[in-house]
Amino acid sequence: MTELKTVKFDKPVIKGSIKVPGDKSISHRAIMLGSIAEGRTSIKGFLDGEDCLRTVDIFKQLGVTIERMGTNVVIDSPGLRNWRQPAVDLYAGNSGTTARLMLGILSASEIESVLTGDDSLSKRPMKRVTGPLELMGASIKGGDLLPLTITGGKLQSIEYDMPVESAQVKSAILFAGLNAEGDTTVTETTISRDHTERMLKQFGADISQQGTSSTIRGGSVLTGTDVTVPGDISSAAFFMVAAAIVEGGTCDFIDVGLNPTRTGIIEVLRQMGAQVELLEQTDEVGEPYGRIRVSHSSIHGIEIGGDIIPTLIDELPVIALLATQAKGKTIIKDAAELRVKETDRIAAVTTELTKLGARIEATEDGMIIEGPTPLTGGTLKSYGDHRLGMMAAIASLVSEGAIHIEDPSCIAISYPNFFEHLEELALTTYEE
Ligand SMILES: O=C(O)C1=C[C@@H](OP(=O)(O)O)[C@@H](O)[C@H](O)C1
Ligand SMILES: C=C(OP(=O)(O)O)C(=O)O
Repeated sequence: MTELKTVKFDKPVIKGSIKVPGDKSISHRAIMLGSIAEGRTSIKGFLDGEDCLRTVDIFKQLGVTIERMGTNVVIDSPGLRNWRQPAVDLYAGNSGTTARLMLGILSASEIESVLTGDDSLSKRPMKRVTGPLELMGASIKGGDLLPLTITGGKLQSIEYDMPVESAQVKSAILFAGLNAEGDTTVTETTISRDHTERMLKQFGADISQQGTSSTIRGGSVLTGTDVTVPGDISSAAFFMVAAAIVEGGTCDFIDVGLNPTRTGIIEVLRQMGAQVELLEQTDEVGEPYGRIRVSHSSIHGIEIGGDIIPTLIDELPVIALLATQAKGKTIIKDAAELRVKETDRIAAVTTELTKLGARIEATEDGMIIEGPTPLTGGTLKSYGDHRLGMMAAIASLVSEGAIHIEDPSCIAISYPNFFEHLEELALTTYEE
């Protein structure tokens, strides 16, 4: 039977402050680089969500020692050249980041392995990564979809112009380039999240950036270091939207990541008329982070497209919900990538919000939303997609009736304590 969670609030007020869990993208990369490097890496603020745990399990299979005490992680690695042959297939679960970045790492290792994933991940395109890796000389068998068999070996550098906007593709090539012969350059049309570049520098790699190009010199041996992971702005986005749409809402986000390649949600909230204040900022750990406050105010529709899309790609489901409460039309475009995420997020968001009475239409590369519309209650599917599950829960803050979320456990993929934070912030009776 499908698990169902009922969420209903009686006149909710969003008030308070939260520290969201660690950034998913940065947590994956910290485990990966700590395992590629020789020696000890200590991570603070690690996200113990399902996706990042899949990355941890894979490196344990490769003989890396990883001790986890909640959000503190200590890695002791013999370095990429001394990994051991895994006894089982390497399972990436639901995590696109794990699968795609591992393809780049394993291609340049001395390991032969089979990479697998769950049903959702086994439908997501891998050619975007295996294509450029094959140009570098990688041996990957199995076609466009998982499972794939990777025989690690010597790679040559390339200069690669990216045909898709994807930090996962860029990162896979940079990881392969780290262990290839010569200088590898990846060029994007719009800059996508740059956590890989920042962290490679922290671990001592020879990497430089010019415009939208990143160049890495092959052959550096990395040494372990300390990494602090800031809060995940993609997780905070759900409560940022909650604070913006609930009458009287105001919420502080403590130690949340503010890397400019990820802050599109702040720009969108401001453009729509919500109040977003930056209260503190620092970037002493290689990644900017700080404290921000989001408060309710009347909001209006806008057009969201072009260069801003990669900086808020995972926030678009909850931005669509935000737009249902904004006056006028919101157009989301240039976001066809949403169709190849954990589920087709354009189809799923449109179907689910329509069930609540939203006026929302799917386009090939986005959505058009007319607001404001009152939302009714209803039963919403998560499609096993954490972002859809959390969007449904946030909708309950403004819906007239209860929201029943089908298969809510997927939320633990990126935000294990999401419902505790929701309950804490809504300051009201919370029904299980
Ligand atoms: O590199 C990363 O950590 C990620 C990149 C994005 O995917 P794409 O590279 O497919 O755009 C994003 O949607 C994903 O949640 C995490
Ligand atoms: C798309 C996402 O992740 P991934 O690609 O790593 O599965 C996400 O977290 O929204």
